[in-house]
Amino acid sequence: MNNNSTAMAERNSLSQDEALSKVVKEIVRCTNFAALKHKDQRRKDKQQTPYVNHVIGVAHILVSEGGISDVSVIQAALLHDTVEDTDTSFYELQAEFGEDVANLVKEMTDDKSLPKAERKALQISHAPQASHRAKLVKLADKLYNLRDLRRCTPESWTEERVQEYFEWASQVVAGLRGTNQAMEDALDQLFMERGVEVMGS
Ligand SMILES: Nc1nc2c(ncn2[C@@H]2O[C@H](COP(=O)(O)OP(=O)(O)O)[C@@H](OP(=O)(O)OP(=O)(O)O)[C@H]2O)c(=O)[nH]1
Ligand SMILES: [Mn+2]
Repeated sequence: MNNNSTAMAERNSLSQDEALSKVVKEIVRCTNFAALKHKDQRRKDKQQTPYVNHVIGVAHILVSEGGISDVSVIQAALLHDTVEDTDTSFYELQAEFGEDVANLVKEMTDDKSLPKAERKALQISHAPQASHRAKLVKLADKLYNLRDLRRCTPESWTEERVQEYFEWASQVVAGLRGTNQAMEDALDQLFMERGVEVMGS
């Protein structure tokens, strides 16, 4: 390598380091934002697990099982329940994390003012229209929640309600297929274990 190309390689590797450290900072800032927003919220299990474990777990499924490294998708996973379940607005997400991330979270957000049955039906009918990147987060969200149901039954849920959730999730997942083989295979395994019909494959 001559002097010129050495200098260029040094410049490139420096800027790669800088780019990487920017990503690390963004992910940590985003995790901290989610932790603060969900700080008073607990899961419905007996141990009252902090709710933020769920959103970090969804992001972890995306990177470790889904093989996803799209930073906005990971941020959307970390933030996916902030608007639905806390006082966070889309404007706030847009200002903090940009339009791309805010739009992905929008695709993940149920309208809590609608009756529950309607909300659940809309998840099934809207799933096929979601963007590819929102489908990734939706698959990871369902995978986390179904594994959590296998781990333990939320307080106040009957076995019948758990079974109904699996059956409804199978219908939502039918509309998300063709997105990520590893996550879809893991979901199908859970449906089969439960004796729930694997739909749309
Ligand atoms: N399995 C499980 N789920 C829990 C627990 N604690 C809270 N949840 C949340 O409950 C939601 C599923 O419960 P439902 O009764 O069907 O829905 P609802 O809370 O929106 O009315 C999920 O919301 P979501 O993430 O917005 O997903 P979605 O299922 O509504 O798409 C899930 O994250 C728990 O201990 N176990
Ligand atoms: Mn969720």
